[in-house]
Amino acid sequence: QTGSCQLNTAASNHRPASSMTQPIKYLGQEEAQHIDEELFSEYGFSVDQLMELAGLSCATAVTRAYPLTSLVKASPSVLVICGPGNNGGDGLVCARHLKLFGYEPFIFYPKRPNKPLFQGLATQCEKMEIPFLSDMPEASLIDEAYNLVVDAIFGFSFKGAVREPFGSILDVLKNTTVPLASIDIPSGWDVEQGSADGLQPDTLISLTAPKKSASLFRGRYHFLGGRFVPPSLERKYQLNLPKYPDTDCVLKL
Ligand SMILES: NC(=O)C1=CN([C@@H]2O[C@H](COP(=O)(O)OP(=O)(O)OC[C@H]3O[C@@H](n4cnc5c(N)ncnc54)[C@H](O)[C@@H]3O)[C@@H](O)[C@H]2O)[C@H](O)CC1
Ligand SMILES: [K+]
Repeated sequence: QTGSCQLNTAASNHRPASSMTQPIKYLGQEEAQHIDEELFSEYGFSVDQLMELAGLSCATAVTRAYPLTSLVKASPSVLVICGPGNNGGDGLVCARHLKLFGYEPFIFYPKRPNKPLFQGLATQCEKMEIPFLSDMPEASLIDEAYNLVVDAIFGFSFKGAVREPFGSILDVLKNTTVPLASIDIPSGWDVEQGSADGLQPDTLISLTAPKKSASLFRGRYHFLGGRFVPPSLERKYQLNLPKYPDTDCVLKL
């Protein structure tokens, strides 16, 4: 008995890493929100800290999927559409880093929250000479003027039927043909169930861990970003995150 016990222990210790690797977890809406809250309450992070890392991951993912040298328009233009919550904040940070990376971002930010965090992020973009559009361009104009669109409208707190002005904005995006890169969740998708007639992004950048609806993503590039999860939190929620290479802030799934 003792012998077989020792044998088992030895065998499990020497099991190759691949057979021990569990698949990455796809989070439900509540679980994603719990992890987010825990990062701020228990772990002492501030929103702007994590938003900066999230937005940097998104801009980096854009450089991987759409390198400057691959862009077809005369200028490296990118339209970034920002929503009313933290997903929109990620979009503002992403736009600022895209500018630093040599792209020419333009921002459409129709509902700005009256909070210092978002006001600061918007000011930073203005000071970086990133133009803010006053209206949503038509689909044909977007296809003509921009190499791609970054969708930072809704993230994991989206619920129910889309309210205006975002319904009309999503309708325009459904009629564009330039690549769409969605931050965390394709906007308008149910966080867990997706949306059969919703946006079909070319790129999805899942932050912290993919959400359940990401299993329905059919685009070309799925990245994981937001390399800030403390190992104990990863273990608690059994996230089974893959290892990011070297010092990279994004990982292609
Ligand atoms: N831990 C992380 O991974 C981090 C992720 N970040 C990003 O934050 C978003 C989640 O942000 P949150 O503010 O909770 O919500 P949203 O941005 O998804 O949207 C809330 C916003 O939208 C409005 N809204 C909700 N439903 C509707 C609807 N049906 N129609 C119209 N408007 C709607 C709501 O009223 C709010 O105003 C996450 O996805 C990541 O992108 C953090 O940046 C860093 C930590
Ligand atoms: K989004």
